[in-house]
Amino acid sequence: MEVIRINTINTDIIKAYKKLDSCTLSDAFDKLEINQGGYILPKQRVKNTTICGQAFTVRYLPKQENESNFGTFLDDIPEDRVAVVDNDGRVDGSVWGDTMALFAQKKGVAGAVLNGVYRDVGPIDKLGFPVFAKGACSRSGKNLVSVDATNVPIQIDGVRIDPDDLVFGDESGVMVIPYDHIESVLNEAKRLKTTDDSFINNLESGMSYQDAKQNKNH
Ligand SMILES: O=C([O-])CC(=O)C(=O)O
Ligand SMILES: [Mg+2]
Repeated sequence: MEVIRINTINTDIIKAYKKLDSCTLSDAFDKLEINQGGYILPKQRVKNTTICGQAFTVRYLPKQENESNFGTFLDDIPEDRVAVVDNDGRVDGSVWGDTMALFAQKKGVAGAVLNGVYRDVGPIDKLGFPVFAKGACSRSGKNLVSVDATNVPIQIDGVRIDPDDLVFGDESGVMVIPYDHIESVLNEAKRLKTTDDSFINNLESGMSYQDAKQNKNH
């Protein structure tokens, strides 16, 4: 049986993550050789929006007769959490739309990451609510799927996501940082960002790529 941990991440740590980017976080994973968590495939759908917050996980399954709990998990998500919704990668029906985005935004939810697709693309662009998804689809999933569980470990693109993991998304991709690695990834990513910044400064000052690379001491 799964033991569900809900550990809260300190807000200073989340603030420090917000100064980073998904590529640097991915480099930290490479450097630390972390096998848990990592990169998942949903992509930024609303320009100039990023996500950084703890996961609130949702698992959909094909709908059973008489079940009708589509989207009702929204009443339970605490503010600042990221709705991480596993619909098994289905692209034939949406699991997020404008009314969900409106409600989540009013509640202070940090964004949605979908192993599936969403709809109401124009209205959600207007809201500016961060949605990361595998694509868009006009047909609603409301008659196709129902919620099987919330706040349980889920799997997206081979990556396990526990409810207290940190989810970070920007225009390059989405990273899942396991709770147990939150501090080590942050420290390594900060270090890598400093060396990358000086690499860039050296390139801007005219150094050859090879010399700048050697200087960066990765
Ligand atoms: O049916 C859906 O996928 C969700 C939807 O349209 C909405 O939230 O407005
Ligand atoms: Mg709608």
